[in-house]
Amino acid sequence: MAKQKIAVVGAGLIGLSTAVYISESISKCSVTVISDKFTPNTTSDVAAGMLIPHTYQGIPIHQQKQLFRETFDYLFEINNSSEASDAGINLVSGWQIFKTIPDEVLPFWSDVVLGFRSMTEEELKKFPQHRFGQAFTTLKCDCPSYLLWLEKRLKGNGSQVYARRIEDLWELHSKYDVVVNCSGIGSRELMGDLEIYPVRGQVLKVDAPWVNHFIRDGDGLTYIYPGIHNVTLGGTRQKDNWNLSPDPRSSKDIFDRCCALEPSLQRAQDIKVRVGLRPSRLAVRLQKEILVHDGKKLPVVHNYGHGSGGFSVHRGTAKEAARLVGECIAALEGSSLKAKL
Ligand SMILES: Cc1cc2nc3c(=O)[nH]c(=O)nc-3n(C[C@H](O)[C@H](O)[C@H](O)COP(=O)(O)OP(=O)(O)OC[C@H]3O[C@@H](n4cnc5c(N)ncnc54)[C@H](O)[C@@H]3O)c2cc1C
Ligand SMILES: O=C(O)CCC(=O)C(=O)O
Repeated sequence: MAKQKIAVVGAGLIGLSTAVYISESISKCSVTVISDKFTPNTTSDVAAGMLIPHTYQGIPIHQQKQLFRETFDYLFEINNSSEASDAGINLVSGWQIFKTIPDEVLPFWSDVVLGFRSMTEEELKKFPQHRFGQAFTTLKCDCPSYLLWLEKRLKGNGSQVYARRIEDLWELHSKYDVVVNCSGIGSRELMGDLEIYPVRGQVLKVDAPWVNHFIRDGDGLTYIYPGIHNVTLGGTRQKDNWNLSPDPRSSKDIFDRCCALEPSLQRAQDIKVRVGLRPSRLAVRLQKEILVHDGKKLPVVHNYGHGSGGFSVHRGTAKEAARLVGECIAALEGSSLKAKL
């Protein structure tokens, strides 16, 4: 039987990781990634790349935990291999601190990250404004390195990558058998999906190599995330704000908030401002849809709407999207067999 042709729309974290999963797990297909933007110009490049899950209100917790665990285990294996440096993956330890004791002292992901425990009184002395804290070790991606690594893996296994903007998924009908939609916030226009909205995030990427412990305020607004090449200082969470231009007042506010937690950051150098729009939704859209035009059909698998947590769950959602693609292929093969009989 001829190979089924799969088009993946989007070359951010979700598109590339889904394309990699499909190309490595489904032998009877060829994979092409089509996107209008590539690294270093995607939202995924702006992210801190920390594996700290955000809760999706529309997904049962046990499923979220499974998506996180699959992603953590996958990246942990890369971290423990000679690929770690090329892929831009490292382990990072640190603290999540709270001004008041949170409802959830033991978050659902506490037994997936490593060495999760409450902070000691001694550790908390560093943060006189905070009363409670959690210490743990997690993984962090250097986002542009990880995206390049995924792209290299794809090209290495014979997949194609093209630059093109798609106005309507139906454009792909004549050349491809199944389309996988990983267009992030672009799905608002591409699919007319009004359930997805931007949450604007501004961060600073600074040079401060002496900072090697992460600090996250439990309110999710202020964070210091040391990575391989720089330290990410955050942030902002501005719902329905589409503005991609840096705001100097936010930059100053972020810097001041981070210095209040880690005063040595006053000496940080080479401060770069980055802005991204988190593709937010109550739940990631992981779903099959059959588009129909003039009696012709095009199976589509959606994988978008990862909001603040794309890095934390991407491998798990790639696996589920690949499973749905497998179902589409089985249905196509079933119907072509029937037509021959
Ligand atoms: C400041 C900030 C910090 C973050 N930190 C973290 C973190 O520490 N941990 C974490 O887990 N998550 C984090 N995130 C969230 C994470 O970045 C996102 O969940 C993730 O990047 C979403 O990936 P994506 O591939 O869906 O989107 P994108 O990276 O936006 O990729 C979408 C792709 O689709 C393409 N596209 C869109 N429309 C079309 C079209 N019509 N035709 C062709 N191509 C199209 C785009 O060009 C792009 O290539 C952060 C986000 C921000 C903004
Ligand atoms: O929330 C965090 O701590 C990680 C950064 C992030 O996910 C974000 O800013 O969206």
